[in-house]
Amino acid sequence: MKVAVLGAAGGIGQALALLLKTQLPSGSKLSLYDIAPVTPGVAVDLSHIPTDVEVKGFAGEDPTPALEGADVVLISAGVARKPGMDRSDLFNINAGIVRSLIEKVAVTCPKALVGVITNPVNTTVAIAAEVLKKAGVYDKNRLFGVTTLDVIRSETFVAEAKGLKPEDVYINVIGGHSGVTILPLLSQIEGVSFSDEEVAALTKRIQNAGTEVVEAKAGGGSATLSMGQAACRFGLSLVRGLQGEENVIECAYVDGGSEHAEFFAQPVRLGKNGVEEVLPYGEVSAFEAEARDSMLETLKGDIKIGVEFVK
Ligand SMILES: NC(=O)C1=CN([C@@H]2O[C@H](COP(=O)(O)OP(=O)(O)OC[C@H]3O[C@@H](n4cnc5c(N)ncnc54)[C@H](O)[C@@H]3O)[C@@H](O)[C@H]2O)C=CC1
Ligand SMILES: O=C([O-])CC(=O)C(=O)O
Repeated sequence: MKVAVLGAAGGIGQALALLLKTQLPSGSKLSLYDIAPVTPGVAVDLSHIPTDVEVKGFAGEDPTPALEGADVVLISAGVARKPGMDRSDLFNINAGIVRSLIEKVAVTCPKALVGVITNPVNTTVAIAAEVLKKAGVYDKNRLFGVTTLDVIRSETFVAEAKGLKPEDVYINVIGGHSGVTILPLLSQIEGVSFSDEEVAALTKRIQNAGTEVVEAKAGGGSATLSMGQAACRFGLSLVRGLQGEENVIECAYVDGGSEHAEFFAQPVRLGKNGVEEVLPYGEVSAFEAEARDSMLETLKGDIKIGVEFVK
């Protein structure tokens, strides 16, 4: 199993690479790429950790050597927010970065499962899909926007609010990955109940959690360590699916035939071909139905920007 991380010298990339070095199955290969010249050094550093995961690092303009033979590609290359910015403000720089990296994926490892972390995810995933379509290699089951950070934040905040163990909280987060498009389905969590005020406050906190970190880091970037953990969880789930494990389920932003939008985050069952089955997200409360319906214009607008960027 070969996993490539693009943007591997960055805040997310390095955290993710460390977690993958220690958690990928024995015999895996970890391939790190970033334009930053330090990247081969990051790989040497990680290579001193005693696990049976071979790490190689590549810098420079061409990601091809890192992508050769990759089964999974996780992309966190790009710029991060500073206070006062919205995720959509990252579009100008990150759209072109994602387009050029995906062009290389299309040629070098078109069958790889690709997880896009780079913001604005609602748009960069649409860009990736259009690039893959243009290259004639698009498979909707192999492309994912990584929204796992919204899931782990929801698990954490709900556990804190209700005195539960985080590992006992399972929650679907649907929609997209910015502001109102992030919708945690709090009504579905078993064994707990929330007042209307609690639902409103928790939903808002989860939707604004990225901004909470951006403001706390005060110009020093956005979430990197929690995102490294989230991307590791998602990447390992992709690997487990590829290895034939059954019942690997994660929420992700996919082209899953949703009635709501071309791309929509919802639970999917992962397997040897990526998405094996798009799962229904289940019953929602009146509050959630209203929040879902009112996010759709924003979400569809974000997707359209990505499609038009490539066309
Ligand atoms: N999906 C999600 O839930 C989240 C997404 N993000 C996004 O992830 C991205 C990365 O964030 P950080 O790691 O904090 O940023 P960072 O600035 O620490 O790292 C980004 C890395 O990308 C590299 N890079 C830039 N252009 C590249 C290219 N063409 N090819 C390869 N590497 C390139 C840079 O050299 C840098 O090392 C941002 O767009 C951020 O908004 C951040 C948190 C959560
Ligand atoms: O908020 C940001 O810019 C980074 C991000 O996507 C998150 O932390 O959820």
